[in-house]
Amino acid sequence: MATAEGSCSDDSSLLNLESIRDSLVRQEDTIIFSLIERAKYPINSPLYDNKYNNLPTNSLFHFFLKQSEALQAKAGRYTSPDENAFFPDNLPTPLLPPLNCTPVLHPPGDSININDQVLNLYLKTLLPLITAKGDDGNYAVTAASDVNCLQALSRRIHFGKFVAEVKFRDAPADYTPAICAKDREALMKLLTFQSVEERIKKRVEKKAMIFGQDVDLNENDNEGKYKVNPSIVSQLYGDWVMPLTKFVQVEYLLRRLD
Ligand SMILES: C=C(O[C@@H]1C=C(C(=O)O)C=C[C@H]1O)C(=O)O
Repeated sequence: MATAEGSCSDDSSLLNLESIRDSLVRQEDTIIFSLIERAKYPINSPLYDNKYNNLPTNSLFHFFLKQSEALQAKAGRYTSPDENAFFPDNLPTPLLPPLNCTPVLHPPGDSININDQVLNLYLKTLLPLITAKGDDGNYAVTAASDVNCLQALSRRIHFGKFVAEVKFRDAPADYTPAICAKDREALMKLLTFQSVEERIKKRVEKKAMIFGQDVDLNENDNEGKYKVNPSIVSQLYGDWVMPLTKFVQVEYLLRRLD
């Protein structure tokens, strides 16, 4: 199976809700640090404009993301079941043979990819919330930090496939009738744990406070100054990251008996 760190393990005891949740907690750190890095630069809108007509894609950012994925595909990134490309069509083949992972995911659900939604959310909603207005011309480093944010968010959201697989294996009798009836609402109810979600929102807010403050040797000097607004991080999780993860879970479960 794919473990939290993206490597392979044949130890199926690692596939349980506790270890999956541990991985989601660890991924919070990656997401928050990547947002903090992106927030160093202003929004840099020309990076996302389609005004450079000498580019093969519709913006410098699309070009950067597509080329980054092509390079990483060659190095084998997308052979891992917990990685999903933003431009999955026509990716180059990996240079190395794939790792010998025991497949964990049910194949029809494995191919779910909602990165178009992730990209849209990131560019249209999240970026304006975490960046200052302005243009410092640092497009390459800005694009590189965008790619880090997007990959971390995408990985977290598509981890819903593993969450759903574990939940199904733990209670197939509970999930099977709703899957057969294609009852999305019932599936959503079965897989939702409101108290877990509330804790996550509080924890990411706290992490954003701790990770996002300047460390100064004079105590309390920087209280209240954060590199990314902690309540935006909590909102990001509550309004988008967790709903999209649950959307992936429902989509996966609907295919689980195919
Ligand atoms: C991921 C899980 O499923 C649901 C989605 C959550 C999330 O995206 O973090 C949290 C709790 C559940 O409502 C889980 O149960 O841990």
